[in-house]
Amino acid sequence: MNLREKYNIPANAVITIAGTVGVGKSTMTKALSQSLNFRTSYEKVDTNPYLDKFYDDFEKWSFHLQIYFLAERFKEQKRIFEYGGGFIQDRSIYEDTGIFAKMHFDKGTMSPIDYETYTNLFDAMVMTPYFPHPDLLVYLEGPIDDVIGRIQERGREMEQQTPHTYWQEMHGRYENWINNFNACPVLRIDINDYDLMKNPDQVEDIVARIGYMLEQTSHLRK
Ligand SMILES: Nc1ncnc2c1ncn2[C@@H]1O[C@H](COP(=O)(O)OP(=O)(O)O)[C@@H](O)[C@H]1O
Ligand SMILES: Nc1ncnc2c1ncn2[C@H]1C[C@H](O)[C@@H](COP(=O)(O)O)O1
Repeated sequence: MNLREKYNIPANAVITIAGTVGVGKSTMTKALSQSLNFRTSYEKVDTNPYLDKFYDDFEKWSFHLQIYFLAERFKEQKRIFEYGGGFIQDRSIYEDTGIFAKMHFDKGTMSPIDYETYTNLFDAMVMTPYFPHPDLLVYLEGPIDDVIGRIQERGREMEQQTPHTYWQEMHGRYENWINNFNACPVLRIDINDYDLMKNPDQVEDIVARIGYMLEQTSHLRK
């Protein structure tokens, strides 16, 4: 019996992994997709035409980047729907607006007009009854120093050159955001409770928690 069956996880479940930059979403996405035999939906980083430019000049490129991410995530959403679920998604669409766009607007690196255009588009596309929400959002959290350590270790140059205050601000916003998040059920995971790099077998414990959470919230999907 595979882990998905053992823990009663529906074959068509859609699980999204959320958390700040560098916290370990992609690593978790890969581990869970392998254990559950689910497809993956990763965000585009290496082939993103705006990301380097954005880190170089937030003010000039924040709107372009948000539109790009929104379009990409929406295409992914469509792909997930067309396959009928069975996906692990690396980052939720909700973080784009709830964390990134809002933070750049609040900090003055996205203009009020651009922010309004973006949020109008986001709401029209996402905040409708036609948009399928994930069955579960797995939220990864951990101390800011660990997160910054991982960003440095991963070695994306534009992130390494970004001041630590940017990651600290984002970290604080994430805490606030998750405490108020209610678009779908949430499973919170502390990154210091698991080390999937050293102990890949620990993924079973996470799958068990996911199975339990999905069972507890199954009435929401009926
Ligand atoms: N459990 C872990 N222990 C130590 N390092 C980790 C762990 N999970 C991920 N990492 C490392 O942290 C960095 C960021 O992880 P990643 O999965 O790319 O994060 P994200 O997708 O959230 O930005 C990578 O260098 C990755 O190898
Ligand atoms: N919506 C976004 N706005 C700005 N930057 C974003 C957005 N979504 C992702 N990013 C950035 C942050 C990182 O530099 C890369 C990839 O994120 P990661 O958390 O490492 O998967 O894209």
